[in-house]
Amino acid sequence: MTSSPIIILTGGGTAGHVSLNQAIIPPLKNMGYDVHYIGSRDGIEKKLIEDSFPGLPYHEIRSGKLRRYFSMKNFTDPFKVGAGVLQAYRLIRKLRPELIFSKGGFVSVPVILAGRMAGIPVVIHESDVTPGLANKLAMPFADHVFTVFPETVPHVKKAEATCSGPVIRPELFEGSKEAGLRLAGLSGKRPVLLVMGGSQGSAVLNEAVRSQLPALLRTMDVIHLCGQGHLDRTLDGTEGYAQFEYVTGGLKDLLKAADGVVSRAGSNSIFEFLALRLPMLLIPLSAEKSRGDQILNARLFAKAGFAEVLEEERVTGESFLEAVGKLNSNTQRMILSMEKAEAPKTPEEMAELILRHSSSS
Ligand SMILES: CC(=O)N[C@H]1[C@@H](OP(=O)(O)OP(=O)(O)OC[C@H]2O[C@@H](n3ccc(=O)[nH]c3=O)[C@H](O)[C@@H]2O)O[C@H](CO)[C@@H](O)[C@@H]1O
Repeated sequence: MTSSPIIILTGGGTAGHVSLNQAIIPPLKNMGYDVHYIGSRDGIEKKLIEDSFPGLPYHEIRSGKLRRYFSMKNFTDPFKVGAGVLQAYRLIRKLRPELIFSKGGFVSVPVILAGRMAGIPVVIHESDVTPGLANKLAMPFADHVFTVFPETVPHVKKAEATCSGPVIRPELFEGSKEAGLRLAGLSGKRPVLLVMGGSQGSAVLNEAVRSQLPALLRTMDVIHLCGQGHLDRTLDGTEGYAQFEYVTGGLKDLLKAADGVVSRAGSNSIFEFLALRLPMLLIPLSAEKSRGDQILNARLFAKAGFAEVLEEERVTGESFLEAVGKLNSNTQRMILSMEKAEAPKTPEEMAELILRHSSSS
């Protein structure tokens, strides 16, 4: 009996480092591949993969965070990375996959190093304009890097790179406005603003929305995705306002019910809004709290006419309301610009692109 060829997927830490993996699992399986996932024990990737693909082999490895700043953990985490490399190496030698595909995040670093040591082709996908630290460290060990933005290709050193563009989870195109309004308990008689702070929520967005809620609710309804542990129970029962920590299955319906979004500028979210033609006000994570990747993502979207941008440092109650007003008045112009954008690749097309690098091709 011949067994199916194996592909290993890895990536985690935030939802954005898992979403493309989720999208390509069904086409890979349809093409006859056995898909295995290597992730961490407590990362968001474990829940996302196990919930959406019950029974898919999920292998836990140890992983340490690699930081650009001082922390006592900087002394212990390299050992965890080392242990993760050994675990991943043993697994890879046992499974003999045709390819390892990484969506980034710290858990992917030991997998890529081990893959390289075992002589397995490695392909990486980078979502942001400038590569994240984990991908940056891993890129020299990759056979190929796919990017979402064409501007990223020159940032890729010591590996071949091409721009594939984004891939959107297909179910996001199947939303129902009625189901979204029902889920949020809204009437649908007023425009709906969706506020989304990335996969972990955003304190800045939460504060801005909640402090300006009475003003916002004068003209619109608000759906607020505030992140795990950030519900404000004192707002329960507020007419026209619905809050959720993190939504999985119902997200497509909430997106369909929305007329505009206020969001962080994580790459996956903004390309989802673009594909769904949702006008957006982006409040990117500041350069103080990150490497500034979201600022570059947001600037490119503003330049293309898809988004209004409000820098985090400039957020006050007044500037926030003013920016939401601008979003409302520029909705039609943004939709026109978005209609000219190139259609994203389907998961099937992306899976085929990735497989060109497998050991059997
Ligand atoms: C704080 C941080 O490090 N952010 C980074 C992280 O973003 P992060 O993963 O937070 O954000 P992204 O926008 O890339 O992805 C969020 C994903 O979560 C989904 N979602 C969100 C809320 C919800 O309730 N339900 C749900 O399913 C969205 O549809 C989207 O697919 O990775 C991105 C991609 O590398 C980077 O651009 C971001 O800078």
